[in-house]
Amino acid sequence: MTRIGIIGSKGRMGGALQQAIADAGHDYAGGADQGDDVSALAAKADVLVDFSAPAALQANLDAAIAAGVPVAIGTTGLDDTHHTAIDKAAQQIAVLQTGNTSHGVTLLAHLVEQAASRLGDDWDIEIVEMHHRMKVDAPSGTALLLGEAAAKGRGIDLAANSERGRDGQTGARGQGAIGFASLRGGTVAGDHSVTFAGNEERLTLTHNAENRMIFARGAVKAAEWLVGRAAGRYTMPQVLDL
Ligand SMILES: NC(=O)C1=CN([C@@H]2O[C@H](COP(=O)(O)OP(=O)(O)OC[C@H]3O[C@@H](n4cnc5c(N)ncnc54)[C@H](OP(=O)(O)O)[C@@H]3O)[C@@H](O)[C@H]2O)C=CC1
Ligand SMILES: O=C(O)C1=N[C@H](C(=O)O)C[C@H](O)C1
Repeated sequence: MTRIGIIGSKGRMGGALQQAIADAGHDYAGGADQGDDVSALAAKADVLVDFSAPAALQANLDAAIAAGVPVAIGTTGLDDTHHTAIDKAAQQIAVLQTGNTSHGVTLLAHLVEQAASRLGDDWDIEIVEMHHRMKVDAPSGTALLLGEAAAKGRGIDLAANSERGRDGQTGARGQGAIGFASLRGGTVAGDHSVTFAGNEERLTLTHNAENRMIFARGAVKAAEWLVGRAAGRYTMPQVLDL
């Protein structure tokens, strides 16, 4: 039995996680939200799971390091500064960061990388995501994760080849570019599709999240897996052995 602490416990994912922790027979060590002392939570947990906000990341990593506990980070909207902070923390504790903890998306990323590596850059890659009306960041962390997988398959740098937020006289798309489009509305838990648009044919790989419990169950698996791990930065394919 593992004592799992949740950062962002009062949010949508925080609620789903509490359910998943109970379903898996683990102990809920408690939660930390805006204004709470994460250190106090870290001191009584075997592992922390963070589904809060980018602004909370550094304090969460500091608390996990001070307590010597691993942390699984599901928060999205992270920039390069956040990723540098995660790399630094991973020198002292075990850290897993992912834009999507679900089994299906973890496999999808692998398939996207494979397809991108086999199809030449005359197959244009477009990533479309749709989420509920309350989501605050775009593109989604998952869309970016899938973009990274496609870029890896192509052997290119994502940041240098992304086309985001097209509007107005954009000109033709760049050869080899990876495009992103974000839709927001209703209660959609998370839909992602990656289209490879070739000459007179298209291939689309799609994942539809029907309930955010899929993310919560994946996060609990990640938390279980992290306990007792050496310091380092880990990924969902390692957790799920995919
Ligand atoms: N990796 C994955 O598989 C998934 C990732 N996510 C990501 O997880 C994050 C949370 O999503 P969701 O639960 O829907 O969002 P919510 O807004 O419902 O919940 C976020 C929670 O974090 C709290 N919070 C905000 N700032 C801080 C802070 N500085 N310190 C501690 N707690 C804080 C919020 O409190 P308050 O309301 O008071 O601000 C709220 O309780 C998002 O980034 C989302 O994209 C979501 C689903 C799956
Ligand atoms: O905010 C959400 O809800 C989700 N966020 C993650 C993302 O940004 O990709 C994962 C999932 O799609 C739900």
